[in-house]
Amino acid sequence: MLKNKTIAFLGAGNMAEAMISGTVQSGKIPKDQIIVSNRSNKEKLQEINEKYGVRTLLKDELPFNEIDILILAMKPKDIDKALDSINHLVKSNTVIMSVLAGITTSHMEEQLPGGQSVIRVMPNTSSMLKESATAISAGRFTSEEDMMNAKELLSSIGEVYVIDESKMDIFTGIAGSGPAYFYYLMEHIEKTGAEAGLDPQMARKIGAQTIFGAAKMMLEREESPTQLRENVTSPNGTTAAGLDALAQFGGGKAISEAVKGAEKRSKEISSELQSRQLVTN
Ligand SMILES: NC(=O)C1=CN([C@@H]2O[C@H](COP(=O)(O)OP(=O)(O)OC[C@H]3O[C@@H](n4cnc5c(N)ncnc54)[C@H](O)[C@@H]3O)[C@@H](O)[C@H]2O)C=CC1
Ligand SMILES: O=C(O)[C@@H]1CCC=N1
Repeated sequence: MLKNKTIAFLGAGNMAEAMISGTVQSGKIPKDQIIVSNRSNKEKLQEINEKYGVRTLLKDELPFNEIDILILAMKPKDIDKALDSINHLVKSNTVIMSVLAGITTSHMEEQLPGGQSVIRVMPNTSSMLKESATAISAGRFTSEEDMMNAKELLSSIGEVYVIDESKMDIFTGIAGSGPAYFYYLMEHIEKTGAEAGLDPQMARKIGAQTIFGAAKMMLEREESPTQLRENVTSPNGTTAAGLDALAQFGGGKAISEAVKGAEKRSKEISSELQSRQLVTN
């Protein structure tokens, strides 16, 4: 279904690049049907063109008549300016997919010509290696076919979950921001290992393999995380000592609060945008 579609990215930053990398590796869409654009940074576009072989253009050069799916990938604070600059140019049957945290489909629909199909998407940067956990929510004017195409496109960068938009903020707190929590954990594991005399590169690999193995167990085994944790924990053993320290320093609470903090910020972004107070960078 996607074979003849032209996909364009508006915004060529970290998230767009991760999605482009995964999509190109999947081979689902010919490279010359992927267009990447930004406002003025030609060097960045050239770098993307050389790395991935996709078409690159400045935003003002985009061939809007050819675009079937337009992926918005700028920062949330830039959404209104971006929509204002394209709302008279997009074809009525172009599907708008937005990866912006906290920006609702209704906010975008209000600024686009009546009836435009808008899909809210929350990927993460593991798209780069086709390992994203991505959620999609349909807007008011999105058809079944639009959702099928979105699912097919995004399955090229990982797993896709169709969720109600009311769950997008918590999904963002878990999966959109989530890689950062694990990188933070890894920074500490690597540092602690190195301080104890391990080669930092080796500490990095050991930490990564341990997280990877635990993630694979969670995906492939039936046991609950509690059971899996208990299987590691011998009475009065090393794990019990480690878990005691985690509890003593508020590890579990810190993790819950991280997810809730990101969820809350996603909600705030929506309301700040409505009241024109959004000033993130
Ligand atoms: N970085 C991440 O892990 C994730 C990011 N997101 C969302 O992706 C979006 C982009 O984030 P990053 O890539 O990290 O930011 P970034 O700052 O790396 O990239 C933003 C890009 O948008 C461009 N841009 C700004 N206004 C524009 C306009 N009017 N037209 C065309 N291009 C424009 C900028 O030049 C830049 O290339 C954000 O809205 C964020 O919420 C979503 C999931 C994960
Ligand atoms: O930090 C952010 O706002 C973006 C959205 C999810 C991950 N990065």
